Amino acid sequence: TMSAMQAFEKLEKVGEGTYGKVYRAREKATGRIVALKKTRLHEDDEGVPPTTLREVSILRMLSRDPHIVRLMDVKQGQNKEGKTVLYLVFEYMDTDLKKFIRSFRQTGKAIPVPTVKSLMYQLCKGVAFCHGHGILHRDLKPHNLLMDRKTMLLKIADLGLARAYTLPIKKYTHEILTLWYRAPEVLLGATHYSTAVDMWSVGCIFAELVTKQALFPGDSELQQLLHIFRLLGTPNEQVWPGVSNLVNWHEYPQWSPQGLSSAVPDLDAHGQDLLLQFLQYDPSKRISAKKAMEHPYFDDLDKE
Ligand SMILES: NS(=O)(=O)c1cc(-c2nc3ccccc3s2)cs1
Repeated sequence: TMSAMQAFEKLEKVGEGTYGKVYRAREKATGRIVALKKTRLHEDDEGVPPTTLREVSILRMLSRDPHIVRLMDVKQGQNKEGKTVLYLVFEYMDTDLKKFIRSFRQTGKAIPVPTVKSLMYQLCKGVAFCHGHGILHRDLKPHNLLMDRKTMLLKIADLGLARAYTLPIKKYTHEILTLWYRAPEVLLGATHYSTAVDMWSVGCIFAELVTKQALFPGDSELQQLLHIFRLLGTPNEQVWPGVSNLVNWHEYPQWSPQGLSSAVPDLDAHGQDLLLQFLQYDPSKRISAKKAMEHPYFDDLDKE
């Protein structure tokens, strides 16, 4: 097949390559602007492993949802060293939520309440769709929530790649994997985590949309846990049965819950309640994406 790169004109790397190799590109045949994600395959000798094909087809199916970035095409090609590469051709979105929040932080303006509400509803809808198909994202954060600035449409990107690729793909070499949105059960070493890990991240993103600051900006796994414990109180067997059996559990300083209004002051009562449900320690008590969409916080959402 014609090498994928001849069909596309690479314009520039997007997001300073923190998404892996993603380029804004123009498809020569149609003039269409796309996001081209280049992924090297490890098992070069026998071509594309069937597991990857199966899981890329999951990705293709999931991206039919309006809140998942659309996968338009998958092309196999060769890179300069003759290695087999997979090109995933996605629809192009002009920004991401990390840049969107930064732009408001720089102007000192709050993100309007209806905008926060609309973005959160779209996020819950996209996450509910993935979870409904048994796919976890595992790494939800503002950086991989893409947006169309004009339409205020939000779409989830870099979806469950751990599922789409047999091996956890080597993240972009120098990328510092942010821990800020990581659920406590993952930080404490739980192995069989659930859809609840994504709902924790959704809660952290919700708080960040309201305050324009990261809720738990830890710079190590221990610091990440201590940030969480200082606000929500040190977890114990009463609030989270089983927590003290988790492999990374140690004796921690005993903090009591500070109440969310101390960290997220400008959020109304419904919002505070929903946020608290996203940030339940016990994964089995954490609200699901589907239930979140039915929360009274969204009653006055302009569902246009
Ligand atoms: N960060 S940014 O420059 O605003 C920007 C990022 C993107 C991306 N589009 C996609 C599509 C699919 C997977 C990852 C990405 S990252 C398009 S614009």
